[in-house]
Amino acid sequence: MLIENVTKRYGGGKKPAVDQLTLEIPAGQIVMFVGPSGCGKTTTLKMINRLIEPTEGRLIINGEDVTDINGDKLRRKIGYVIQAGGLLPHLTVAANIGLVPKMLGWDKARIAARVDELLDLVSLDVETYRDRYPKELSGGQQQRVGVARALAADPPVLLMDEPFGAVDPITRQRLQDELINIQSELHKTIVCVTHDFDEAVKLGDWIAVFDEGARIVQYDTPEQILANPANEFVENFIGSGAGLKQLNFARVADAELRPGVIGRPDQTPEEVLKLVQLAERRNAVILDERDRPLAWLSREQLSRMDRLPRERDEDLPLVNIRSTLNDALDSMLQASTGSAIVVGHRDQFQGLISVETVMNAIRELRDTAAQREAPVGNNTGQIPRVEGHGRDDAADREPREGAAGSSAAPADADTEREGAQRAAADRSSGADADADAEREDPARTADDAARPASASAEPETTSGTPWAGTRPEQARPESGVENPDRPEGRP
Ligand SMILES: Nc1ncnc2c1ncn2[C@@H]1O[C@H](COP(=O)(O)OP(=O)(O)OP(=O)(O)O)[C@@H](O)[C@H]1O
Repeated sequence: MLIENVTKRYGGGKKPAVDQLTLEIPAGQIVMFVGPSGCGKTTTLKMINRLIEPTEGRLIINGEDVTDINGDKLRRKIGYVIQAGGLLPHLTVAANIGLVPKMLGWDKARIAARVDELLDLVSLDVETYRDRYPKELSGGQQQRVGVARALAADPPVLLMDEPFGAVDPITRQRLQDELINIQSELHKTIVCVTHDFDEAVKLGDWIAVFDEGARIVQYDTPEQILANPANEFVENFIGSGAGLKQLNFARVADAELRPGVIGRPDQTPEEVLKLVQLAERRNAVILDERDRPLAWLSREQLSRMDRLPRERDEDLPLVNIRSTLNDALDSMLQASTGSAIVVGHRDQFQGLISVETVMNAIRELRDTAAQREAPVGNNTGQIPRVEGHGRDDAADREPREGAAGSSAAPADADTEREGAQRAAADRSSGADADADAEREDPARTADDAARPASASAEPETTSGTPWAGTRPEQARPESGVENPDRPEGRP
């Protein structure tokens, strides 16, 4: 998706809310919008599904210029999730989720099957929740239904505006984890506005840091932004503890583990002590026949023992190889060992991790972060020249202007840019005059339900024509191909 040179001026005001923004959104990835209040995040998001009409500029989705196509039609291909789900109170959970499929003319059986599938996807029991009304749900459950509804017609693009803003921190964390799981299955193109930088780090493949007028201050991976904030503004935005934040996306598997000295219960403590001394180490890990850790013994403990333990010490500082470095550090601090034992599938011993290893991993992440390539993001009104397909061309491209500062873009973004150029040529032929409209636009009604009337859709977008009947048209998902540029190590 490409937001190309888009400007929004409210009520003809002099100062634009969004100023000549050009932004590539790589397919199948999550882009997080962060920035101070009033900087234009929501305006930018709503221009993507045209709840707000841009004053200038274009929007290219999947190589197609959608700037002038019917807004109602566009919104059926773009899922929209807002705070507290934005559910319609007079409709059941099933009816809320089935809204877009119904508009698309799906038959009842197909809608019912899709509703059940989606409730399952968002971890809500089908029998319990299908016929409830929104007011009979908790905040977190409403939010889940909101996500299910946005996914109903399998749209390739999902827009989320502070989706988890209205729930408590624990539910919020759970919903974030669920979104990560869902995304690893569905590979949607997701654009998400948040106030919470930690949420951006956790969920985003890319983070766009905006300043007033939706000016891009930095557009890069969470790793890169944390390691190399573009300027003081970004530093302030990250807040204190950038290093600690990095621990939240780096995994134990990313760190170089130490092998450790291994003993077995049928050996004598003396034998194992000798191994420890030979290796010039301080401890040995005792493993059972399936390589699961039983004990972690110091030289001193080994020298005092008659025989090695056969039962597992329940206080062992264990961390899973898939845990975050933050979890690993937590285990080490709790056990005051300065190290932890890493286990993998079925609790099999993988190695040892220490505070030092964690520090090295962060350093390495910082170095590799610097080598990754970010999508285009600037306010210069420019998109890079396109001379052909694929990454080879990208490598030859001139360096871009703007704070995003990287020199090449993901390959799929090339398609969007080429589409933009093609579309520019076609532009004179006029907009897609689709007369089809709808009774209840979930994007719009969801939005209206959540905000006071004055803050909802722009006047020019509220004049939807009457519903002209159902059409067997279906929002087609994109190929769902994972982008080859997806940063390594990201979920
Ligand atoms: N309907 C409107 N009419 C006039 N000005 C508006 C309208 N909606 C937003 N604005 C202004 O446009 C600017 C950008 O607003 P927007 O809601 O996009 O910011 P935001 O970054 O999403 O803010 P927040 O984080 O507080 O939600 C603000 O200065 C806001 O006052």
